[in-house]
Amino acid sequence: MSQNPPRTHVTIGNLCKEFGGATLYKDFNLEIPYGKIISIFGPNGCGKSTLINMIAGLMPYDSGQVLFDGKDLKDTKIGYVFQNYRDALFPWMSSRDNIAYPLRRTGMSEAKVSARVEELVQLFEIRFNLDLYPYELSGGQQQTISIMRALAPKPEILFLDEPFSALDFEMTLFIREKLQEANITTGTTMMIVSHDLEDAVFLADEILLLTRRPTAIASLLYFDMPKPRLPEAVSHPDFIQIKSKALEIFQAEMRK
Ligand SMILES: Nc1ncnc2c1ncn2[C@@H]1O[C@H](COP(=O)(O)OP(=O)(O)OP(=O)(O)O)[C@@H](O)[C@H]1O
Repeated sequence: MSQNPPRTHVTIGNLCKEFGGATLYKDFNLEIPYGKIISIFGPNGCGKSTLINMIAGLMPYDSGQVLFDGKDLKDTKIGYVFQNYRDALFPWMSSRDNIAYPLRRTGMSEAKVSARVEELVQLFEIRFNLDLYPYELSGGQQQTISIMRALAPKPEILFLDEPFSALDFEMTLFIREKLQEANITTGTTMMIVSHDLEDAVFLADEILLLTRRPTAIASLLYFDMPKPRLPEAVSHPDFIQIKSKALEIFQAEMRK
């Protein structure tokens, strides 16, 4: 029996962006399916961050269109996790208040705010004290708080810009696992920029490989290894094969 094709969540049409007269994107088109994790990988400075920033509305584009299930960004609930969690968290608020912040902004009752924070505490298996301020936590714990804050309002799509880049290996494994669980349990679509091919492949249902500027799609690889993937998945032949394929495409692009 043939499976239905996945429903499209984000439709990016003819996106154009220049910086100071130099073209970064020209008529860039992409469809992102519902509930999947898309990893974005490509040469330095090819515009990975710019792409998610334009989709997330943090940076204007010159022309084109981005629609979320046919809706504009203003009618879409999104979450964003910044690379630099130190600057992203509010230093004057406890970790708990950081997570609760986007909920309180909507006027949600304190009882509901507490219940939602507790749900996230369970999902992320938090064992440290959330009454501590961000600066009292380790880098990995701070990044965990920033991901919990982004997920608190139940966004339909979550953007993450190099979420692992400042983390040690142990924390990278932890955050990978938690993002994977959050994706499985909530069905939140995720777009993750990564400069580490293993991180990019581990979580991905699709790996978007970009060219050098002007930036286009070098390849879109589908990776259907069953989830949840355990840390050992990186040694599985299917994993090694897709990683090698991505590397091959990346290297061919670098030689151009
Ligand atoms: N606000 C800006 N003004 C001018 N140029 C910019 C601006 N933001 C990004 N650029 C340029 O656009 C290009 C793409 O930048 P971007 O940060 O999106 O790339 P990236 O692929 O995420 O980079 P990296 O791999 O280094 O993280 C770079 O050449 C960068 O210098």
